[in-house]
Amino acid sequence: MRRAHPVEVIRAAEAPLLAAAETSGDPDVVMRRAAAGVAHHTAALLRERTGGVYGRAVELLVGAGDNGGDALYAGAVLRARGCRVDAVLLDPDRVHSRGLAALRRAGGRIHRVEDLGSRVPVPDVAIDGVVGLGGRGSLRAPADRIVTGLAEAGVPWVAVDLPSGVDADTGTVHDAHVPATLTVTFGLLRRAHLLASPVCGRVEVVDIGLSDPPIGPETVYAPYPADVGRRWPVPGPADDKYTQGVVAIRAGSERFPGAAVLCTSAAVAASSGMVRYVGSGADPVLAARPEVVCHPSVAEAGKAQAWVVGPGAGTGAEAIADIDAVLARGRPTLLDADALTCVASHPVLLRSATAPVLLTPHGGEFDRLTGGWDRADRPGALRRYVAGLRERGIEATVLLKGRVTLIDDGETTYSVDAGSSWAATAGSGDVLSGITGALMAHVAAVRDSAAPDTQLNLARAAADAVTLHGEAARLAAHRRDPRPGGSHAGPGGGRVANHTGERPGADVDAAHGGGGRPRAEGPGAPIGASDLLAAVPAAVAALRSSR
Ligand SMILES: NC(=O)C1=CN([C@@H]2O[C@H](COP(=O)(O)OP(=O)(O)OC[C@H]3O[C@@H](n4cnc5c(N)ncnc54)[C@H](OP(=O)(O)O)[C@@H]3O)[C@@H](O)[C@H]2O)[C@@H](O)CC1
Ligand SMILES: Nc1ncnc2c1ncn2[C@@H]1O[C@H](COP(=O)(O)OP(=O)(O)O)[C@@H](O)[C@H]1O
Repeated sequence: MRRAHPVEVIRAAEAPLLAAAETSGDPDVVMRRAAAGVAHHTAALLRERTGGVYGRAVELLVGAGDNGGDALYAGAVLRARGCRVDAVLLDPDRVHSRGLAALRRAGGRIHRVEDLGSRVPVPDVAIDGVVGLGGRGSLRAPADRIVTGLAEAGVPWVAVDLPSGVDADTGTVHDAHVPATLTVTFGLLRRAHLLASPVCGRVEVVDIGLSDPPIGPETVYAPYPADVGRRWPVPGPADDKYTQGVVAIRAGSERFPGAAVLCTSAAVAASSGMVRYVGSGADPVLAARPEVVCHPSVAEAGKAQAWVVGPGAGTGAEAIADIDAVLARGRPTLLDADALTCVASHPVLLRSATAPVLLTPHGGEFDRLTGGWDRADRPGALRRYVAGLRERGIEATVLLKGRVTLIDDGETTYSVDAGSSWAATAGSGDVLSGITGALMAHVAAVRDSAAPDTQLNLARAAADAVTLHGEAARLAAHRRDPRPGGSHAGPGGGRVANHTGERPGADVDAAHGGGGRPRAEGPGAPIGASDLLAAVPAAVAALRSSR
């Protein structure tokens, strides 16, 4: 798991290093180490983009704190490597004076922001040293104007520590922010690196000599794709259709038969074992997936290790009675879509739950459940809601969907960036419910046979399912066969997210700073939920073969 920490923990981890630096008589020794890393990775980006480093133009946007000091020292190193370096000081009276002196000595040019007039020529790369850990709120004027101007001109931004305009702890991306192509941070990931990964670009962590900090309730986790691949259920020689976990799905209605097809088909595709179905959509479900076992009612459904209830299932009296009946069966249950609307209007429903529940709202459904939530603090709002449910005695885990999906069980927060936004398409949530339900059934079956008294790690299973879903969306969007219905990139196309969360060759979107990253897999194209569904087996194979 990747781990990311709150500012307080980072500052505490840095304190002994800074104290040692002060007593050594060289107070900037740690800062220069950090800056050397920024310069190294900026040079690598310049080489990628322009074929070299010598003679390239670098602009530094320098704020009033130590983040600006890092940028100035990095500028001095790049100047020594032959770059032309222009530093724009946003607050000349409070600039890091030793960093400024170092850049001056190296031959960098210094500009006061108010003297810029007709600005310096468009650089090959810009370094964001406006704010790091000490930043609050949106980028202020005139930094906002400079950042927008250069981003619109196609200049890639390297963020020092964090993109300015992004809150380090909540990951909130303010309207005016730096859309980074590359973020270079120091020692440890900050929470925003996982919570706001789409605006961080590639994240590089420079070793500055920090020790591992303690983990705590504010630590944010993100699974490595290779770990998801290793954990993905694979039938063994002694397995049969029951031992791997049976998932039962109550989905679809006269009005929304498609939800039943997408959800059950995704469950079939995501794992072996068996899928049961209850609802009015048995005919289309069987037409798509004859292996699904259909039942006339929840009561008449056979044994299942986990249940999914809600996608397209309706919100009437019958649907509500079925939610109650499913919860009363005492198996881990995923509640999605219409089931969430029912729970929002009848909160007492959750009292029937005698086993863990996983709620999977999108932002609007989360509004209904909470009566309105603080969008400036997504992880905080989620944690508070889960804590409220747990105080009511409900063993709940909540998955809040989006480009970056958050999962919280009251103790642990997982953050999973889909890596691209192609999954933002109708019905893709139904596919996610099917994948997640199948995985829940598997982990419940394993738990029941190996250690029945232990708790299920539903949050981790959900994070794994979301990782697979994102991978399937990516493969579907980058399918190589251009014919309608043509084959998807198979396992051989399975280059998945690396340790930084960057997707090599993934399509460039605006959130990544529009910077023309490599397009090894082609430019990508819109997908429907059934395309995503069709790519699930290739995504499992890709995750299983990733390193
Ligand atoms: N400690 C260490 O070991 C190491 C630390 N390192 C580096 O230090 C960084 C932390 O430095 P820091 O504490 O000086 O804070 P920093 O992020 O520069 O911001 C403070 C200034 O920003 C200003 N400001 C705030 N919001 C703003 C906004 N929206 N827009 C504009 N301005 C805004 C605020 O001004 P004020 O609000 O007071 O007007 C204040 O003056 C850290 O991220 C890392 O890069 C590395 O060298 C490695 C070793
Ligand atoms: N901008 C985005 N980028 C990537 N994935 C997204 C984005 N927006 C939504 N998603 C994902 O798409 C799915 C949509 O789910 P949902 O809103 O329930 O759709 P539906 O009800 O139509 O099935 C979720 O898995 C969500 O995380």
